[in-house]
Amino acid sequence: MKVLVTDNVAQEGIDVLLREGVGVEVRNKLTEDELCAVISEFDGIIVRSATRVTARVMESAPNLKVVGRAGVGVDNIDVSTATERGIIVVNAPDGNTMAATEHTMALMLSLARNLPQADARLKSGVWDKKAFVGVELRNKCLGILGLGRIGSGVARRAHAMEMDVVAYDPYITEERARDLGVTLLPLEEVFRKADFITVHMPLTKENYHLLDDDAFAKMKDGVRIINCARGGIVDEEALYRALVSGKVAGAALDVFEKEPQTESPLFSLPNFICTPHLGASTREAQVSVAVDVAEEVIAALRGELVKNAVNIPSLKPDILKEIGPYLGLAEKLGRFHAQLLAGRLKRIEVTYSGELARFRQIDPLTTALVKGLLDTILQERVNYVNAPVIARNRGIEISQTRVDRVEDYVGLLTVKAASSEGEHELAGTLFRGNDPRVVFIDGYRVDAVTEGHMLIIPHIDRPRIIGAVGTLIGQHDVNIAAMQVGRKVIGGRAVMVLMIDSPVPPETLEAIRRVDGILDVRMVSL
Ligand SMILES: NC(=O)c1ccc[n+]([C@@H]2O[C@H](COP(=O)([O-])OP(=O)(O)OC[C@H]3O[C@@H](n4cnc5c(N)ncnc54)[C@H](O)[C@@H]3O)[C@@H](O)[C@H]2O)c1
Ligand SMILES: O=C(O)CC[C@@H](O)C(=O)O
Repeated sequence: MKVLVTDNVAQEGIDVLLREGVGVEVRNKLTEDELCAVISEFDGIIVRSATRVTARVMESAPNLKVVGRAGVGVDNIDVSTATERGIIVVNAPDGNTMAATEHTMALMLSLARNLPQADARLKSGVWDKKAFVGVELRNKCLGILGLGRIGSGVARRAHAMEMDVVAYDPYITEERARDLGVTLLPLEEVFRKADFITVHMPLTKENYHLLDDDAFAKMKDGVRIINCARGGIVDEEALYRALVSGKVAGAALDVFEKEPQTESPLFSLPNFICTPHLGASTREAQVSVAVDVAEEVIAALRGELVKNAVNIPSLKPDILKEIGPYLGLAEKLGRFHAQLLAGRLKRIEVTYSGELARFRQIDPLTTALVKGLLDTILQERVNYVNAPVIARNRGIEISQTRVDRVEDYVGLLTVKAASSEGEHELAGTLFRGNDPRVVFIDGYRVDAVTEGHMLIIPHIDRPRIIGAVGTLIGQHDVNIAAMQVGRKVIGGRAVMVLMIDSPVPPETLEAIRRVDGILDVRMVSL
């Protein structure tokens, strides 16, 4: 596995990759053309905000499986193309929250007290106190647009400065806002009330130029604006006009619509201050995002479920804790089915029983199962991102049912898969210590570990069958590690499960199939 790392990602993240045996190449400041020329060698890429991972880059990357963003915003990555191509996009959403929160406070205090301007004037040899009379934060109203991780952190700190905090965020609950001591208001009311307005939402099509001429007109005279989220949310031309007219008393931008930005009319204004996208630039944040994203990239490359995938349903830690132990079992049941079934797959019915029925989220388990199944039978790359899409495109129907009651097991995952040639049903559970087992094959009770090779042999329950199978396998020097027979009635249909230490050659499988009373034989490798 080889990962390309760009944009000065901290060494600690690179060390994580190297420790796990991943090949790493560091190439900073690549143009799109340069990136397209080299990307085909890599299985993964890790970027910050400077490198754009476009559709063109992905089209040049037949081996690319994961794009890692050492930070929050993924607006420099074409996420929809990544999804179509089965490329997982992961980010590191928590590592730089504190850095961006503190940077916002620094900008707000700098705006209130004219720190950068006073610093520059004094260094130019002028002791000027009159020009830099500021305002206090205490008793002022702070309007937060976007009350997520950073917005919440800013709210807590603003309370410590004795500010009154209101917010606009249509996607969070009143309870959450109340817990933070913040009053949720419609956008226009925030505009009307706030003395300081700080932006903390992602850039989307809907909020592009949210702060434009109209918005500034609705704000208090003398309002101060901070944007440490994304360029493009504030219309920079409208901001210029509002700063010149004095409607906006001051503004601080860490982010710009075009970056890097080195020439802007705003730079000539005395009431405008700025930083070059420094929100995440603390030592602590850079180590944290680099390590987090490296771990996520490794998980994605190994085909394991990642916590912070942007283009698959991301799992909150408490959900992951709940369903995590069953994810491996689900994927193994999918693989098992793929090797039992013959013909064109038509339908997958999944039943979640016992404790599984009470899990808050079961979709990721179904996705794991479908991934395991399709990955075994298809040439194309199947992962957690594209498994549901591939299944849908192939017309495979998938259904999920929850059943509260189950006998004998704490939780039972039952999967029926139907193809043009017939159907099979497998059920699995976790024994004590999260030990995954297959416990039913086509309704016959068995107890099979989900590792290694096994032969599944439906047969008629009568003498000399087990012996004949044992002899044929022994003749080919394959050792039988364990054997079980599941049957419902004496003399009826039964199923033999043989755990074997190595695969059985096709001719032996054929010989077993010819034994009188044997109905079929399938080799399953998990
Ligand atoms: N300047 C930097 O270096 C830097 C560092 C980290 C994060 N960021 C950026 O800061 C922003 C916030 O990051 P976060 O970690 O707090 O994200 P988050 O996802 O935790 O919070 C974003 C909040 O915005 C809200 N929101 C979304 N669309 C909205 C809309 N149209 N109107 C109002 N609210 C809306 C969401 O409900 C959510 O609560 C992101 O754009 C991120 O990229 C910048
Ligand atoms: O990597 C950076 O320096 C900025 C990251 C920041 O904008 C983010 O969205 O996480």
